[in-house]
Amino acid sequence: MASLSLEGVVKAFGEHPIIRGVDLSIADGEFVVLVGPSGCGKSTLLRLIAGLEGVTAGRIRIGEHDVSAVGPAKRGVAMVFQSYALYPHMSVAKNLSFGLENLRMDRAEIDRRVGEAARMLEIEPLLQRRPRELSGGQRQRVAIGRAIVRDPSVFLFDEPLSNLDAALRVQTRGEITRLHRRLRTTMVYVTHDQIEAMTMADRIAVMNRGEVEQYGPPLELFDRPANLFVAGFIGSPKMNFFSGRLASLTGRDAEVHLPGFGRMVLPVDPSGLALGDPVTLGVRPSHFEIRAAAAGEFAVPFAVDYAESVGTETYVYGRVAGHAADVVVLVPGHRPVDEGATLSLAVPAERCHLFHGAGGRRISRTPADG
Ligand SMILES: Nc1ncnc2c1ncn2[C@@H]1O[C@H](COP(=O)(O)OP(=O)(O)OP(=O)(O)O)[C@@H](O)[C@H]1O
Repeated sequence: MASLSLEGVVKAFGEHPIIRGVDLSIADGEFVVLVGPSGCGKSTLLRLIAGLEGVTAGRIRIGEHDVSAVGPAKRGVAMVFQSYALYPHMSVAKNLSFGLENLRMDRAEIDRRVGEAARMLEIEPLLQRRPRELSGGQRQRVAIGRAIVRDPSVFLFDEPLSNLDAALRVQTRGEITRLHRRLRTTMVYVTHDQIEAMTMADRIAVMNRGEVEQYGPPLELFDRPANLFVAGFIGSPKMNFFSGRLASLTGRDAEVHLPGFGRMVLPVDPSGLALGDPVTLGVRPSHFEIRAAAAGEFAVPFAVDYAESVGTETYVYGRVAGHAADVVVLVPGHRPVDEGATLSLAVPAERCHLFHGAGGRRISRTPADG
């Protein structure tokens, strides 16, 4: 068990910086999820932590030790890959024990570790099989088992569930969470999957173009995204955005003009704001309601294109005049709507996120901002 810290980590391949100055501090026993669009550098960051790539600049510490120049075998980390990376010609038992035998570990200790990992992952009946005789889910357990037997101080997971079907993904997700509760080992987990990130993480790091845009607990990212990028990335379906202008500023209250919306005054952090600045309003699909506005709410006319019901909830797609992008509203239950009708959308002030239109930083203030 150990904490993990990245300080000013840079990685360039040739002339191209892929990781551009990442600082991350991960507490001992914490489960941190890295998310971000394809190509933003998640796997590269994981490989730097594992020691499979060397840093171009900066420092990586595990516990008290600077491991930036330490080889992968000596870092005390174990990595689980999407592709499982099992040895096809070896039995499951041998796949589990092979790494330890290479370390010349005592046989009794190897058997003890393999037995314990097999019990924990419920793969004891599979120990004599070859990988090709296993299902995808079973292979992934063996890959996780191979990491466990090494008793690492940090576990690294690179999209471990992406080759599994939906039901097995949910099951294995729960198993990894239970494993973390049981072992309390520091874990860093890369995924594309919003639900994995939101449900498994103690903290999520949202990456974009080799940098960390925001690092915090899942609900903090959801409720108070630091900028437009995080607001658009976290949450599914995506947050709706509307462009407008800052019309007036009275103390810490901003009046914004957005086509279609009536008079809108929102609490903001006024530092660095100027009248006429472009602003972007963000509203999550589930925070709009299809009805007239009540006191303390804002309303906007919404021209419905079509609706899709998935039984438990209905996605209603349409447009707000004066805004180019489609708007999506998520309502609970099965709710028939008239396609082609114009309805009223209501949103309470505290569900409105305001961002600067240039640069995208969050400017709205919530009670939690003080
Ligand atoms: N060995 C390498 N040499 C040159 N470029 C590389 C190398 N490894 C990765 N890259 C580049 O670094 C960038 C980040 O890749 P990386 O695999 O870390 O992204 P990612 O966020 O994990 O993406 P994905 O979600 O698609 O797996 C990509 O543009 C990739 O082409």
